[in-house]
Amino acid sequence: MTVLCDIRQLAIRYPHAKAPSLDHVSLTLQAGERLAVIGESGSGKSTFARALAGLLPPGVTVSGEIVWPSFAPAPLPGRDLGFVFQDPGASLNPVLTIGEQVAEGAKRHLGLNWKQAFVRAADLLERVRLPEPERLLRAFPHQLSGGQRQRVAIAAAVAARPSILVADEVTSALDQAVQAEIVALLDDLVREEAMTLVFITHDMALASTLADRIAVFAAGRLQEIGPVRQVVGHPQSVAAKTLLEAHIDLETPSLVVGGRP
Ligand SMILES: Nc1ncnc2c1ncn2[C@@H]1O[C@H](COP(=O)(O)OP(=O)(O)OP(=O)(O)O)[C@@H](O)[C@H]1O
Repeated sequence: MTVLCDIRQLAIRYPHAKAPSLDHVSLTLQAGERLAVIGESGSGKSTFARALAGLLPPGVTVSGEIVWPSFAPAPLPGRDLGFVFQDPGASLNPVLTIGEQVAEGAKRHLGLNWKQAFVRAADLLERVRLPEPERLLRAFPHQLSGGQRQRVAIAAAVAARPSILVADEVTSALDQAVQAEIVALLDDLVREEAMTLVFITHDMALASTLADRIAVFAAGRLQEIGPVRQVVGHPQSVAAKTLLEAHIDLETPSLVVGGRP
C-alpha cells in the first residue's frame, strides 16, 4: 500500500475557542482506500475534513503536520482533491447554470475550452444518473430537488478528475431513499475512477456500507481506527460502542454481512 497522506499530531483551534476542535490526531491515509470518519456532532469530523482539503477558515491555529508524499506540498482543491459538502444548496451558486458549475473545474484544471468542458459536464451529469443532461446544462440549482442538486455537486467535485474525494455528511440533508442512491453513486464513482475516499458521517451503517476502514472521533480526538469488521465487530472505544448501540434495535438490519456484531 502507498501512503497518500500522513497526519501527525494535528491540532486545530478556532479563534476564541476554549478547547481545540482537533486534538493531536495522527493517522495515515492509504492511496485508494475508503476511510469513513465517524463521530457525534461536534466531535471534529468536519474540521478534520477541511484540514485535509486545505479549506480551513483564516485565523485558526494549527499545529502538527499533514504530509502528502505525492503532492508538493499538498493536493490542490478542485484539481487533485474534490470536496462535497452536506448542503448542496450552499455549495452550488444560485445564479450560475448547472452546466457552468460542472464545466468550470474541467475548464480550469483539464485545459479544456468551454465547449469541450460542457461536453464533459453533460457526460458527468449522465454518470451521476441525472435525466436529460443536455437540458440540465441550462437549468439553475433551484429547479432541481435536493437529491438532484447533490448529484450535481458530486459531478462538479469530480469534474477535474481528482484522485481524492472528501465527502462531508453528503447524505444528511436527504431522505432515506435518496441517501441510499447517493451512497450507491459514490460507491460506483470512487471505484470507476480509482479515487481515495474520505467519507464523513455520524451514521455507523453508512460508514460500514461504504468504507474499508473507520476512524472514530470524539471531542476532537481520534478514539480508534481500524477495518470496518474490527470497529463494528469489536469496538474498543466508548465512542464506537455508543455509535453502534444507536443502530442496534429490532428494526435495524445488520451492519455487516454475517449477522449482528
Ligand atoms: N468556524 C468555526 N469557528 C469556531 N468554532 C468552530 C467552527 N467550526 C467548528 N467549530 C467548533 O469545532 C468543534 C468541532 O466542530 P466540527 O464541525 O468539526 O464537528 P463535527 O463532528 O463535524 O460536527 P457536525 O456533525 O455537527 O457537523 C465544535 O465544537 C464546533 O463548535
